[in-house]
Amino acid sequence: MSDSRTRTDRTPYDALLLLSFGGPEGPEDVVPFLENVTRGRGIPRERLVEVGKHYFLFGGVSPINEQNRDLLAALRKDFADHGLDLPVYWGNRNWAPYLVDALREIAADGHRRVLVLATSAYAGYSGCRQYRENLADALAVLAEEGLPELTVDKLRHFYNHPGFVEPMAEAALAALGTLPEAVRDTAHLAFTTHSIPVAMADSSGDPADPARGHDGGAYVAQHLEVARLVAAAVADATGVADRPWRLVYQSRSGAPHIPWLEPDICDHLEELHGAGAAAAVMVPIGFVSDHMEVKYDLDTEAAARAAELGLPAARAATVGADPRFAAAVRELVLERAATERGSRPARCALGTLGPSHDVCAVACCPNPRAPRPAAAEQ
Ligand SMILES: CC1=C(CCC(=O)O)c2cc3nc(cc4[nH]c(cc5[nH]c(cc1n2)c(C)c5CCC(=O)O)c(CCC(=O)O)c4C)C(CCC(=O)O)=C3C
Ligand SMILES: [Fe+2]
Repeated sequence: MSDSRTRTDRTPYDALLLLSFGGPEGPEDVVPFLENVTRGRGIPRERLVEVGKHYFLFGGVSPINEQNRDLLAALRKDFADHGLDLPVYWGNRNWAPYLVDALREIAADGHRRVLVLATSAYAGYSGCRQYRENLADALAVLAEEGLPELTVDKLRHFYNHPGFVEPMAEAALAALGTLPEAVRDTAHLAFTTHSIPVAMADSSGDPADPARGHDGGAYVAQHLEVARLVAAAVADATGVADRPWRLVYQSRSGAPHIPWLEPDICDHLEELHGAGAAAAVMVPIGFVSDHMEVKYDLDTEAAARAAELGLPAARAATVGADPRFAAAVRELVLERAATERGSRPARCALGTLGPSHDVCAVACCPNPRAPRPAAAEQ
């Protein structure tokens, strides 16, 4: 088989589904969206009222859907430019366009074997199994409706893929460049991600995964790996070898007596200021694109805290629809297709943890409440 053919052979897959979280697109969407997200989650009412305010501050519009439309366009363009003939669909877990409608459309278009790109780069219940549970639920709806059966596989976690890490490193450098020149070489890097319950972090990943063995499970290990990779790239580009950095958290919810990952970004900024730090760059490595967590928790709340403290601070852009990320998705699609055909393609990954598994084990990223059916597992 010729080289160019292998580089466009997506057999056995018929379609790619971009699967995301979803977000409201106007004030009237906010409350029903939050109800969708938090059904059965035991999130305190005060927290929901508070989070609703974040959305209303931005006219009830989350940036996430626009970002996904851009990513969809970037994927279609990249596939077309590289001769990869694979239709791309989009569906969300919590808001329109809904996952179940996307699967109905895929089935109606005659596709049967679907690869899924979830817009979540890391292991963990929220970023992995929850997407697969929602896939199982949606597939069950199709089955009830007597629609043709779809087989669904999920792409491996891409946190350590160069197409994800390199745009992040470049964004961190660009953010550093917006700081006053006098503090650029001494600015700290604050890598931020979504806080999750400590118990959920500890059980994240496959029990057989080397990353799971780390303190904090695969979720923390994978974020530390990305933080290290980005910090090293920034050191290379700036010639500042000993720039301090730390992995910190944001967007905590849940009851106060349940331990979640800490420190919070705002507490961290205070600590940096107290310790005499000159400046900080917040790098939202936990978010694939701009979400409300980025717009509110970082650009609004954390930025205000930094201003109060008089600490110069900047926020790095998210990867979003960067063409390198779109190209990485194409590589991941072709890699997985080749694997399914029985070959052993190169599996690109930076750092030391290695490429993530293709198929989740049954014990991977367990549901913290009760086991439920999940798609795309062994
Ligand atoms: C790890 C993680 C990611 C990253 C992986 C991924 O991307 O999936 C993520 C993404 C997102 N989370 C989002 C929104 C929300 N998450 C909530 C609640 C929670 N998130 C959690 C974790 C995560 N969340 C957890 C452990 C909870 C507690 C309840 C539960 O166990 O589920 C709540 C309830 C209110 C609150 O408490 O904040 C909301 C509104 C949006 C959309 C934003 C927008 O509209 O732009 C996105 C992309
Ligand atoms: Fe969340």
